[in-house]
Amino acid sequence: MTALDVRDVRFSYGEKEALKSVSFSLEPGRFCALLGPNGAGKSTLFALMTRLLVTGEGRITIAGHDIARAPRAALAAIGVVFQQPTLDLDMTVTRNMRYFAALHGISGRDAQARIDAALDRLSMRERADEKVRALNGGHRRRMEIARALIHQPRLLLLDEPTVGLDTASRRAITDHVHELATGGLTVFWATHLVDEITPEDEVVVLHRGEVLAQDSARSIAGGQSLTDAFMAMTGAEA
Ligand SMILES: Nc1ncnc2c1ncn2[C@@H]1O[C@H](COP(=O)(O)OP(=O)(O)OP(=O)(O)O)[C@@H](O)[C@H]1O
Repeated sequence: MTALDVRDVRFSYGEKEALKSVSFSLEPGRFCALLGPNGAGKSTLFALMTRLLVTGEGRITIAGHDIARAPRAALAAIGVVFQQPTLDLDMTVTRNMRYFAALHGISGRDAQARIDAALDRLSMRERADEKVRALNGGHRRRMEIARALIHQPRLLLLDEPTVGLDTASRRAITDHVHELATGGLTVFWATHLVDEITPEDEVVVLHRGEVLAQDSARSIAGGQSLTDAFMAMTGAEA
């Protein structure tokens, strides 16, 4: 079963056509980058996949569930890290995560076991009792990623999660998230930064609301650097 299938999806903001018949699909257990310059339509696509926006044109299926027909099952299968942080700064890491677990109907020992496991996956366990306000930007982001894993989603969506971070934090998060894409978890990472992508990664190139390519980064690069290939395709600076 595909982790994500997007078929002929269109979306307009009034006169502005943001997505023009977008189609692609992702296999389970893969890391895939959604690569596109500013304004390509990445956030619009994420909003449709999380039902912040709806469209009557096209179909989005997550782990076999059509998001229009079975929204509850589809949304239960995704974990999301939005561009803007959504943490309570005055709560500890654990309390933030417990609150989120409760929203998914997970409590007690089960919640604690899942929180510990998710923090371990992001190397954040030793921060569990600190207030979020005391964490640096990179650790806050790692915590948000850990939080998005508590309910064991099949698809993890991250919308430009390294915006505003320094180089070392960016690298740490990029490495961690690449390691998450194993077994049943597919990672879909929106970015306009080519250096966050490794040659083995799958890449969907989005430009002005259209998918220009879907392949491994190595194949898309085609013997040149991915930056050069991306710039040649989109005219954008990477
Ligand atoms: N609320 C809105 N009203 C009108 N146009 C919008 C709105 N939101 C986005 N757009 C337009 O839709 C297009 C796609 O925007 P979107 O934010 O999805 O792109 P993006 O790839 O996420 O860009 P960025 O990297 O800058 O976030 C752009 O042309 C943008 O100007």
